[in-house]
Amino acid sequence: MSRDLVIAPSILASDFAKLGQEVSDVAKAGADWIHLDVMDGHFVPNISFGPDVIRAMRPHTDKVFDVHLMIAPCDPYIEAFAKSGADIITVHAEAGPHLHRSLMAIRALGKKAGVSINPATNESDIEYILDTVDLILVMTINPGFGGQKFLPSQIEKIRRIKAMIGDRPIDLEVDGGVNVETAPLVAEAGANALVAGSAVFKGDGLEEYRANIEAIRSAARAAIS
Ligand SMILES: O=C(CO)[C@H](O)[C@H](O)COP(=O)(O)O
Repeated sequence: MSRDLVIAPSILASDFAKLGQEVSDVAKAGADWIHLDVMDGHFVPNISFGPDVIRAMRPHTDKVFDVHLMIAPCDPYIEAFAKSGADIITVHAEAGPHLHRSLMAIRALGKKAGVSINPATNESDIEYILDTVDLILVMTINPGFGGQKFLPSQIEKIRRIKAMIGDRPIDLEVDGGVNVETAPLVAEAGANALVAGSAVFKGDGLEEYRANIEAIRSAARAAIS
């Protein structure tokens, strides 16, 4: 089954001094989902924001909030993120300690459950939880910072995960260094949800965001049409 193409701008690359305006602008500019990168300074070497900041962003759009937890442990915080307005909550397979339990906890709270894997992680690590996920997020950079260079080594992994998914209703998302040059590569390999931070938020304001989103979407579409 082929899933709809989704462009999910990462708020990490926005101007944090005007977060509400940035969320609203990028939503009006054509974003399908809003990607929210949560970092703890422990699982990844950077700290971003937590559930209170997501709650503050929530009234600024009704788009899907796609929350990517780069935190360990994650279980103690899942409920807080669910209550903050998340629609999808993604945890890392590497965060542990019990991935299946974390995914079931997300679903029990009525949210879509996602699993993410780092560039060094083999897709076999998620083979046995495929029936408990709604989204798989393949990192095409080492998580922690925006603006890094896309790792082409991950393209083959995306292709293998797409085959593993088969007919299951699972979105296959890619995050890290996605732009007009790399979007066609990941779309052709089977990804349908593309996270882009610096490639969307370059420029200043709604009209430039709209052009950036449209350029990424057209480049991806051209590769799969
Ligand atoms: O998860 C992330 C960092 O860990 C970001 O979502 C990612 O880096 C997006 O930024 P860019 O498109 O600039 O690479």
